[in-house]
Amino acid sequence: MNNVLTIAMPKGRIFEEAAELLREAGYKLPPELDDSRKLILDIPEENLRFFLAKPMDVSTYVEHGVADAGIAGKDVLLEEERDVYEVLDLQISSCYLAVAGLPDHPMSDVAPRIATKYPNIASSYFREQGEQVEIIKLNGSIELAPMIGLADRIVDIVSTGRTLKENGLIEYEQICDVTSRLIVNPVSYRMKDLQIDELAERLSKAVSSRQGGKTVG
Ligand SMILES: Nc1ncnc2c1ncn2[C@@H]1O[C@H](COP(=O)(O)OP(=O)(O)OP(=O)(O)O)[C@@H](O)[C@H]1O
Ligand SMILES: O=P(O)(O)OC[C@H]1O[C@H](OP(=O)(O)OP(=O)(O)O)[C@H](O)[C@@H]1O
Repeated sequence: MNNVLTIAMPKGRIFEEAAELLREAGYKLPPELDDSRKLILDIPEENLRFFLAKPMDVSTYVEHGVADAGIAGKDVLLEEERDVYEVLDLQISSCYLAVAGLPDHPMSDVAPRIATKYPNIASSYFREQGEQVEIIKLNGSIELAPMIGLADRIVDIVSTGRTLKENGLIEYEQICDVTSRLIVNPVSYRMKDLQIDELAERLSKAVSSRQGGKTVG
């Protein structure tokens, strides 16, 4: 395949929403794509190659230039601070980052413990609040930490609020909104400008038509 554009796609919840958006943008993605176990998927008719990656790793592939573009949550971009261009807010996988914990549980005075998948975001958030905290990095089921006495607070994603509610936790502060973004490798942006512009433009039209025609950027 000549001039193939490689796109790192996150496996899991973003994948479905991203594939739907690409289809709305007119890309003919075969139905097999949705439940394939393959990690590299070629779509020769569209000159596209997809890498199926862990959501946290997408920006790594794009920064290293093995993928020209990728789709990543704003949470991952804030946490990883990779050298990539963020070119479009796709308005999918919408959620927010928040500080949560047990109700009526004040933070310890001395180095309160914060459990999170996002150690960099959590550290800078509490630093900006002027609080010295101890960060405990976990990889999932973050809500367990305050329930079993591992942490005073968590910094985690909230979407419907169901996980917090069903585990008896409350939200203390909201940190920032999160949606998925189209990201691009800076060198690819120069070398494959026409293809990348076309991808961004088609996706942007699909996003704005979902919003009743409003322009998005
Ligand atoms: N509950 C949610 N609702 C909506 N979007 C979410 C939710 N949780 C996470 N996201 C967004 O989706 C992205 C991927 O989340 P996902 O849970 O699929 O990844 P992960 O936890 O890294 O993967 P895995 O569960 O395979 O370890 C996150 O980076 C975030 O942007
Ligand atoms: O507000 P809600 O709609 O309940 O969604 C929030 C939950 O979703 C994510 O977890 P995920 O399902 O990815 O599981 P894990 O991070 O614990 O693996 C996030 O870490 C929260 O636990």
